[in-house]
Parts: sequence; structure tokens; C-alpha cells
Amino acid sequence: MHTKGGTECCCSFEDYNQTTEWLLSRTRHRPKIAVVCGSGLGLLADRVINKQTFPYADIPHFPVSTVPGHEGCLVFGVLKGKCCVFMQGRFHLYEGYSLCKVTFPVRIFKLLGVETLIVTNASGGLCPDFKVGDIMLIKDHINLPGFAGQHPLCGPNDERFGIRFPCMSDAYSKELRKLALDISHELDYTNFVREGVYCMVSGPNFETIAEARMLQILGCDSVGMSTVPEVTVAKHCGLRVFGLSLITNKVSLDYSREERVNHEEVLEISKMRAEHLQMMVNTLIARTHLLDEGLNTN
Ligand SMILES: O=P(O)(O)O[C@@H]1C[C@H](O)[C@@H](CO)O1
Ligand SMILES: Nc1nc2[nH]cnc2c(=O)[nH]1
Repeated sequence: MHTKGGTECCCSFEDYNQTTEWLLSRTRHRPKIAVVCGSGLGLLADRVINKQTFPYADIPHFPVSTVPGHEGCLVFGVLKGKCCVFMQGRFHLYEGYSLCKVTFPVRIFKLLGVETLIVTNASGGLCPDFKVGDIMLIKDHINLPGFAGQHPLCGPNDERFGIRFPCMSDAYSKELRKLALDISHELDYTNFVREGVYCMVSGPNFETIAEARMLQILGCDSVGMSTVPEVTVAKHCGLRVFGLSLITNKVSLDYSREERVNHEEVLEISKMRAEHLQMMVNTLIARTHLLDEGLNTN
């Protein structure tokens, strides 16, 4: 059932077009903002009105979700007056999907007319100052699988989406991060909102202590198993990107530590903080037009 991993793109432009046409012919929504909900964060789509939901299994060429905490639905609707599409559940390399499949929805969003991608995830905190439940605004990332050739843009480049050698030094929109910081002040969230560098590993195992120490030395503030391929493909095709990472656990850096991280704990913390994340994301969505108008003010 799963697509075998490989470095070449397994989706043709025709596949992307077919999926886009299929969606456009079934919904009147024309979203400008897409949100990817991380583990246990599907409730980010709860406040959407005029909701239209498509199970991934019904959408041509779409992968299906296999991870608990990822519902597997594409939700269209209106939030704070803005037409949006939410991925309730994302795809991961460790599920056996190629990175081309993992990022398939991002190119669909581009073809649907989306301009801004908001990504969320659950991650383990490496920065000593971070606490469980902190929300980290993603300032930058490290594409560890990419260093080893597991990269969503490997293979022939499709110029219809973007250039061969995209610049990633501005992967996460400075303006959106500034807006999110302003919002966190207004909402009085500053004691649990941080900024930092997210590192992707392939998973599915959590880190050994030696690996965690190495990542910390490399400058990673948190580590997870997603997001980077989606952001890379989004930047390639010219989307504006904003990312939030919920610190669901502190990564063990010390052999004397007794705690053992597990996915259930990750989902529990996601649930606990989901409303705060929802508030931040909704307020951000409500104000995205300020950026387009060059009016990022309180
Ligand atoms: O989809 P995200 O990155 O939020 O999921 C994280 C990473 C693993 O998939 C899982 C581990 O608990 O949560
Ligand atoms: N790799 C990794 N992914 C996570 N997702 C949530 N917590 C963690 C973690 O500690 N490590």
C-alpha cells in the first residue's frame, strides 16, 4: 500500500493536477492559507465554519494517515473571515512514504491558490531553557535526512513549481514570526512562547542520549520527525511559511535520567496545549492581511 522510499519524485505533474481538479470540482472554497496539524493537534481546525471535510482515503493520489493522533482528513472552511484548508494529520518518512508523497499536499495547496503555509508539530526539547508545554516559533531548521540524500527536491526539477537551487536562508517568514510574537504578548503567553531551531530526524525511534547530545551541539533547540520536507517544498514553490513546534517532552541528555519518552505522552501534552496553539494560530490567521498591506502593527 505504501509507496517505497526513494530519492526521485514519484508524482507527476498530471497527478498533482488531477488531485487539484478533483478538489476544485467538489468545493467552492478557495483557500489562501493552509495549516498542517501536528501530532494530536487536529483540533486546530475545530473553529472553522462552512466546513467541508474530505477523508484522505477518498482523495486521488493522496496518502493515508497511519499514525495515532493524525485523523487523516482535509478540512476546508472559513476561519476569522479567511478561507483556509487544514490537514488533520500529516505524512511522515517513517511511515514508509517517499518524501515526494510526504509533501504531495503542499504542491496541491500551491495549485489551489494557497499563499501561506502554517506548519505545526510536536517535538522534543533540547534547549535547556525549554519546558514541556512550551510553544516554539520555528526560526530555522536543520534538514538532517537531507544531508544524507533524503530530500524532497532530489530528482529532476519541475520548473513549474520552482527553481533547481532554492534559497533556504529565509525559510520561515520573519514578518509572520514578528506578528506571532506580538500576538503572544497580547495573549499573555510570553512565559511559554519561545523561538528556536527545529531539527528533523527520520524517526521512528526517539533519540539515544548520544544522538541528543550531538543535536544539541549542532545548535538544535528541538527535534522531531516531520515539517522540514513540507517547508522545503513550500519554499521551493514560493509559499510564505510559518512554523510552531510544541515541546511535548524534554529529550534525555543525561544517562541518569529515568523518564522514557513515548508517543502517548506526546499526544497528552499536545491535547493539554492545543487550545493555546489554536488561539495563536487563529489570531495569526485573522491578521495575515496586515502583512500583505504592510501593516504589521498591534
Ligand atoms: O507530526 P508530528 O511531527 O507532530 O509528530 C511527532 C513526531 C512523531 O511523528 C510523533 C512522535 O510522538 O510526534
Ligand atoms: N525525534 C523526536 N520526535 C519527537 N516528537 C515529539 N517528541 C519527540 C522527540 O523527543 N524526538
